Amino acid sequence: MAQQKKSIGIVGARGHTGAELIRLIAAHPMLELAFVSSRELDGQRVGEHSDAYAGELRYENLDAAAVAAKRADVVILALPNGKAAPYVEAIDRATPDTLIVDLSADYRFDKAWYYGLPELTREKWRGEKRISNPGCYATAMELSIAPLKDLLAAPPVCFGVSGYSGAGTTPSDKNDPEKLRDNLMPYALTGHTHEKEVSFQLGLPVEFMPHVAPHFRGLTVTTNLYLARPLKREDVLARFHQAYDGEKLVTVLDEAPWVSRIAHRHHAEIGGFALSADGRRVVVVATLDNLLKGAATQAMQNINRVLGVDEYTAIPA
Ligand SMILES: NC(=O)C1=CN([C@@H]2O[C@H](COP(=O)(O)OP(=O)(O)OC[C@H]3O[C@@H](n4cnc5c(N)ncnc54)[C@H](OP(=O)(O)O)[C@@H]3O)[C@@H](O)[C@H]2O)C=CC1
Ligand SMILES: CC(=O)N[C@@H](CCC(=O)OP(=O)(O)O)C(=O)O
Repeated sequence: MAQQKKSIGIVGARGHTGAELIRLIAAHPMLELAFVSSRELDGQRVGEHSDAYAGELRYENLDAAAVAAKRADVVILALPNGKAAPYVEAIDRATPDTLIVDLSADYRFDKAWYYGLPELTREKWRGEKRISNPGCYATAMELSIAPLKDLLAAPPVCFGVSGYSGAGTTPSDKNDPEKLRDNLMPYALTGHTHEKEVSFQLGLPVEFMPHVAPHFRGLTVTTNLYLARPLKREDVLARFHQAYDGEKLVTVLDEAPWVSRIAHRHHAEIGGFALSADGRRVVVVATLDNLLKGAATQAMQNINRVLGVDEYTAIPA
């Protein structure tokens, strides 16, 4: 007998990550989209905004109590930072067994929540149904640093460049195509949330300098790693191959990856591996689509895990 589908709702479904989640869920054999919330699109048909969705569902303006009253099996929170708590509290009260995946930074420092970067934390999942999805840059930084973590002589220094979809849909300089034209916009050069997130998750200080560029989607993080002892390039490559060769969504390349090649793709690419002449400094380049492996695809990996189905279900190759 076919298994019954699980109901899933998205809070903050109008946004960039919400749109990607609708697309992934529409193709998922075990998930049925039960509700999508948006204040701005209230009453409009989802099918008018997503070519991937064919049903009759409409966006609704739902507060926390209304979301909890839907009693969905899975709720994804795709809200701006700082907005998740009322939804979590209402679901905790009404249906504590509901799986919540939060895309914001709100629970990434909360040890009661599972931090879902599967390639690095898969073994740490203890059946939690409260999952914080990592930040987009943070995913690229952690994947770049983890294989050499035990050999570091100094804090990793990460130079990040994101497409402007990373800045969401609330208008700002960082998502204004006019201000970004022919431009590279530095911001939060010390103390970015993802600097704190990676430092917290890897247990070592990390330095991060983000920028936004005129392209829409995809990010690059170039990481400088000082090593406690000299390595040869083949030693570095061997560590990355060992870490990720079994992973469908992380590809290790010889060359440094290009962001133009990762847009709309679900995996991350890591390459470059340039060594200084003394073998004590290595530069690693990572790219990923901030809306996919940096957000929606990673959320789907986490949901699949909790559903007990193959982690890559409904994630295109
Ligand atoms: N963009 C990216 O690359 C990534 C984003 N994230 C995180 O995912 C989350 C969503 O990001 P993104 O999709 O880019 O954001 P968007 O700005 O594109 O969308 C935000 C969504 O939240 C809704 N919303 C905004 N303010 C409120 C509010 N006060 N109360 C209720 N709903 C609200 C909006 O809909 P409406 O106004 O119609 O209600 C919209 O659906 C953020 O926390 C972001 O940091 C994580 C990784 C990558
Ligand atoms: C270009 C741009 O502005 N990017 C966002 C990163 C988006 C993201 O993943 O951030 P959260 O940690 O808030 O989920 C930023 O730097 O805040």
